[in-house]
Amino acid sequence: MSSLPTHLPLPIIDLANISSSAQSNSAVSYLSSKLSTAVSISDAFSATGFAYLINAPLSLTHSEIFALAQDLFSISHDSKMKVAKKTFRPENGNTYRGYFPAQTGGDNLKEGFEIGPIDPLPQNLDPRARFNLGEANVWPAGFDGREKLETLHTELQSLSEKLLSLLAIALGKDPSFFEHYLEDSISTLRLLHYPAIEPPAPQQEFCCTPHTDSGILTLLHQDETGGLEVLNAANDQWIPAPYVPGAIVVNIGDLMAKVSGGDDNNDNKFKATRHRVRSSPGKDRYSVPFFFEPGAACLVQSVDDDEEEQGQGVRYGKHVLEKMSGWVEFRDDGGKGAAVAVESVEEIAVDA
Ligand SMILES: O=C(O)CCC(=O)C(=O)O
Ligand SMILES: [Fe+2]
Repeated sequence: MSSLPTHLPLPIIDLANISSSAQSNSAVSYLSSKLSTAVSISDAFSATGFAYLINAPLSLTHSEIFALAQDLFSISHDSKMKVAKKTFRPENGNTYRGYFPAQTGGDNLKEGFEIGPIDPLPQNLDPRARFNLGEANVWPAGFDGREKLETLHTELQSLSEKLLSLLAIALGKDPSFFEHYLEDSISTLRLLHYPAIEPPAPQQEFCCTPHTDSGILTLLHQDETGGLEVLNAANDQWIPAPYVPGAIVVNIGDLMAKVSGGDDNNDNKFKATRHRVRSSPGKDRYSVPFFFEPGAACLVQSVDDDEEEQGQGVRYGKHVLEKMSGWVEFRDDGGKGAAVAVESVEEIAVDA
């Protein structure tokens, strides 16, 4: 990491000491690095809910990742629409993975493309359900970055596994506490393109509306355009979170905040923080968030729940389908399809 800016608004977490090569150091020094990294993560998620990760073990550089995003979105509109989600092209079979076109109106002007795990998951949803969370990826003709994106998905999934084990330690649990989240995990790698708005079109102040992420853990690559802003809940001020060369932005979602437990005032230990993206006039912007997601049938419970108690917590698939009704990439049917699918997750969860 050559040129880290000296003043950064978010904490920096250095993963060098817990990388695979660091494991060859003495067991004691490796464990103590792991503990101190868990403490840093705990501090970051208890305060701002956001941090920068440096020295993450990824084989693709930032510029390779953004070159892939540029290649993908520069494909013709017709080719991209051939792999659009069914919501946007009813004759298509893909319901959950694939392309979504930019929607006009509102401050969410972005097109996106999403992939899940390389191997499709067992068909674990009711075939009557409108959305299949386990479906296979689709690829647009003319895009030759498939292998690299699959590698990126795999490596970000491994990184998430490491971070989950640190989060477990930070929450006073065994490092393997979140291992069941990995079974049939449906994590999503999303490529985003915020097209430049050229004058005389009216410039929108934001190209991504304020929101919290809904799930567990997000690992975000943003390009040099920057524009990401994070709400400091302590003083209600928006903090710019600029591009940092080589760093990944990490944050947790609503579900992880609930999982982290809390005090009697329902104040969760870890914070799911609101964030937004400010538009950069005349500039295209690319970002690549990775959302770590457990399996659809995974029962997600608060660390405060008594392990013996049944019926607490939520099935991840139910949670995500309920949230989908508010997401721009499924919005043209007002989220009705998601509501139908929720019932079927309840059914498969019982069988799981
Ligand atoms: O584009 C970005 O930098 C942020 C995207 C984001 O927050 C999201 O997709 O949840
Ligand atoms: Fe987000």
